Amino acid sequence: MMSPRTGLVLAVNAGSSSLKISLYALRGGTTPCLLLTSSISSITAPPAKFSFKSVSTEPKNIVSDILSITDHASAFAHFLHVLQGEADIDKGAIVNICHRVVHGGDYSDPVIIGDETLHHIERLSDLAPLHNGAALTVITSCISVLPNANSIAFFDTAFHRSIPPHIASYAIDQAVANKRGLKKYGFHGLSYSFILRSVAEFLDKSPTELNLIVLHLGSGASVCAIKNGLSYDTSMGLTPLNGLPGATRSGAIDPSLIFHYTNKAGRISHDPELATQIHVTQAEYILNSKSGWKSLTGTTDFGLVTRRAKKGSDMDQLAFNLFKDRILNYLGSYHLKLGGRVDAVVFAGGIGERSVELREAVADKLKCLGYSGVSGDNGNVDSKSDHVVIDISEGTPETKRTLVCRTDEQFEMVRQCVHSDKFWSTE
Ligand SMILES: Nc1ncnc2c1ncn2[C@@H]1O[C@H](COP(=O)(O)OP(=O)(O)O)[C@@H](O)[C@H]1O
Ligand SMILES: CC(=O)OP(=O)(O)O
Ligand SMILES: [Mg+2]
Repeated sequence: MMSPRTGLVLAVNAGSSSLKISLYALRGGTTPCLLLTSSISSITAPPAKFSFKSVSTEPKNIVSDILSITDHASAFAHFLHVLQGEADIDKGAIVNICHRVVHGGDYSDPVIIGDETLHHIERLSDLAPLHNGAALTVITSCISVLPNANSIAFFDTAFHRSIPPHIASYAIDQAVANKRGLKKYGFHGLSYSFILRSVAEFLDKSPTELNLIVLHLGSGASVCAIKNGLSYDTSMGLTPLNGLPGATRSGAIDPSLIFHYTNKAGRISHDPELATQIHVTQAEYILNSKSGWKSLTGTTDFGLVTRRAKKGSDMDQLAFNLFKDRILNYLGSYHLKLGGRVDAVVFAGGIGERSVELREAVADKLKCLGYSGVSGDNGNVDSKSDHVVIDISEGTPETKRTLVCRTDEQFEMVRQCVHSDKFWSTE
């Protein structure tokens, strides 16, 4: 018999430049009830923007710029401070804390964090320099401030364990590759998992019947080809640097480029743009933190890039068109890999969910593959804030639909937590 699910569950998502937090209550059943959400964005481009929204009996909505937030640890401390002052929440009732950990190596399931997992996540920090170190600072703070709650790691990489070896392997010496774990791991897996389930519900199909191409476009951006409900290929690789460009990341480049960009590529240094103290090579620093549309346009805000591009700014047009071009590379190749049998192309993430212009530009190019282009609903996504999935296809195509999904990595962790007996006491 399933043990009862009672108590509060906190979900913490340390993104490269943001911290997103949700608090849920479980009252014996398996349906989590949302109590509040909080987000801190622009952590690496101060002032950080803090928002706190409680949806319980006394709704509260706080939005402010906070200068004292300089990293993920101070962002989390600020959240706890506001939680204490503004919400009638007993922190002692938090039984589980779900942490998004971007790089989990070969872990395939979520795990309660003890010393061994902590060291494992730490060792993998080199392979996700913008992420694992930041998540670790929040995890250690939770272990010390909320010692009675389980801290559980949910890995972005787990969803991609199904990618076949001929796609996950690189064409390099396999003795070295196996010894050092050099292969494609893929990321944004919690988001892809949420999207797969939500789209399956929306289309009234089993996830195992679905072939999707999903674009998760945020500060970090990736694409995933989902075949019969399983990840078949994705654009990020050994690290979240490969594939599409991002806010400060170059995405895929000719690997030799970096040695022509700088003659200090291998020199180890501290990345001053990072919120944590980890050391990386100059090559990693340049390609993770000094590239992307920030390097082209001076801003990490793709909304601003789009507005300025429309007014004719050359560099912003370059950034917009370059991003669209790289997205098309994956859309074309993933259609071939899926044998042309695609139920839907799905847009998600901060840019995918908000950029009317990028969706329209990409959907226009997809018409040659049998897509219908976007309808007027493409401009109405924001007004449908209570919809998780929105169909923006022109007409009502049977397949090859164009959808937008409001992804929620925090909810996905809580859902997985609720469905796993091992995180709930039998007493
Ligand atoms: N109206 C908009 N149009 C296009 N992009 C937007 C808009 N609003 C926000 N964004 C982009 O969304 C990004 C954040 O996406 P999100 O998925 O929340 O990021 P993270 O990768 O930090 O989780 C911002 O960096 C910004 O570029
Ligand atoms: C993996 C990754 O890039 O995550 P995020 O987009 O949250 O930074
Ligand atoms: Mg994110």
